[in-house]
Amino acid sequence: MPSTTMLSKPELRRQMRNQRRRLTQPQRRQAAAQLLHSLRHNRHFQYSRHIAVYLTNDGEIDTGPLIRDLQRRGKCLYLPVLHPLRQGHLSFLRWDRHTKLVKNRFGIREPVFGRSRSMPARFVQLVCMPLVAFDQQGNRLGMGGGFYDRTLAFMHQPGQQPALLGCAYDWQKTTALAAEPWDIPLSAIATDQRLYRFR
Ligand SMILES: Nc1nc2c(c(=O)[nH]1)N(C=O)[C@@H](CNc1ccc(C(=O)N[C@@H](CCC(=O)O)C(=O)O)cc1)CN2
Ligand SMILES: Nc1ncnc2c1ncn2[C@@H]1O[C@H](COP(=O)(O)OP(=O)(O)OP(=O)(O)O)[C@@H](O)[C@H]1O
Repeated sequence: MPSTTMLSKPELRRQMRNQRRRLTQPQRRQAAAQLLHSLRHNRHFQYSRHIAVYLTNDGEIDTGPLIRDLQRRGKCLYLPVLHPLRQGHLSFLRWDRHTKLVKNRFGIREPVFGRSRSMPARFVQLVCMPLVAFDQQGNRLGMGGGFYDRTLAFMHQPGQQPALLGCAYDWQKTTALAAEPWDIPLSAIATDQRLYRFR
């Protein structure tokens, strides 16, 4: 990994995304198994019943083993859907083996939007979040759409809140990311190497 100190966010994003896409299949498989291992004993992972996950895109760490483990444990799973009316927001839709998935405008598979299967984010207990880079304080750099930040903006106020868990390759850790006022800090980040906890 080239030094990422002092890069602008767009440049850091570009480098990390390129690096992610260059990994081989065996590297991806091993990291995905290790990601699950890092999480197994986490209490949020074990005890949360309503969990939002995401389907891997653009070289992101593979969430397949993690999802299969949650399915075996009988958890209620949700997937992010680009909100059809609230631009830049996500909606979390119930996902089970009967759910039909379609590709969104980024080519990511998502359930068809339907209000009856949508779960308000504050009632999800654990949100597993994709990220492009992170730092030791739990700041997250995403794809740049601001989707998760907008959707989770209610967390700036007190009230019922989900735990936020970033998932990443350990090498996506970078020196301090300047936190933006709209950024929502993560509770923890699981990587192929370890679990980082914040606060
Ligand atoms: N797996 C996964 N699902 C996710 C996200 C994610 O980061 N990963 N999102 C997290 O927010 C949301 C989708 N956000 C995304 C934002 C930008 C791009 C993207 O590829 N942008 C292109 C430009 C594409 C275009 O404008 O047509 C690019 O930057 O190259 C993808 C997803 C919801 N679902
Ligand atoms: N709560 C919010 N309300 C309004 N605009 C927001 C909010 N959060 C983020 N944005 C806007 O979204 C844009 C992208 O934000 P940022 O670069 O932090 O995205 P990101 O976290 O990398 O993306 P993503 O969450 O989609 O993976 C910013 O220009 C910001 O103004």
